Amino acid sequence: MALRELKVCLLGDTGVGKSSIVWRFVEDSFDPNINPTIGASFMTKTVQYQNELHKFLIWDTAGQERFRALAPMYYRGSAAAIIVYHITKEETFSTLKNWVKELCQHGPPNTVVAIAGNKCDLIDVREVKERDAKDYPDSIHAIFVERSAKNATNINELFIEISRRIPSTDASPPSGGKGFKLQRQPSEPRRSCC
Ligand SMILES: Nc1nc2c(ncn2[C@@H]2O[C@H](COP(=O)(O)OP(=O)(O)OP(=O)(O)O)[C@@H](O)[C@H]2O)c(=O)[nH]1
Repeated sequence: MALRELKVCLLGDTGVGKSSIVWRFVEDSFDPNINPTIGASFMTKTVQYQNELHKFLIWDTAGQERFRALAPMYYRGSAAAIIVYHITKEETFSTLKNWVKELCQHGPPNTVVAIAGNKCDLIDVREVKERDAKDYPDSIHAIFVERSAKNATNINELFIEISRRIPSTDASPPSGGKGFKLQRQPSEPRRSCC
């Protein structure tokens, strides 16, 4: 079975739950006292998608402002960017639009963009309505669903959808899977925000 390595980065304000999403996906665990990320952290997980193995190389960036300038190192070369906001904090939704603009201007072409409205277990104190939030990702053809790292809601599904949006390779690599070309499927735009 062919193995593909897919670099994925997570972007978004501090405290929105980027690391928690990664931990839920990779380790199926949740830590209510998780520490803020310093610089960035890296984890991998391999999953089967159709007749391929997808090895996600996940760069979880730090949301604190003092690390902001490091982000390009992680989104460059990414097949997908997961931009996270937190449904109980309106300002984190505004910040994500800035990330999308930056990716459009400086990110790699054809990056799959996924917008994750995290902490959907906190609906009683939500500030961002799901229906209002949905218009924006729809307008840029981004993946969008609300999720909860705490309750494991829609976390695996996020990565399955990323796998689905990344076109299959025209030629399978012999093994190890590095350095082969991604082909664009014209029928399904991967990003159209620019
Ligand atoms: N209720 C709830 N809390 C969550 C959820 N996801 C994360 N948290 C909590 O939110 C806080 C911040 O989570 P992190 O995963 O560290 O957030 P981050 O975006 O990685 O933060 P930085 O590393 O500073 O960029 C922690 O206390 C988590 O336990 C969720 O889905 N629901």
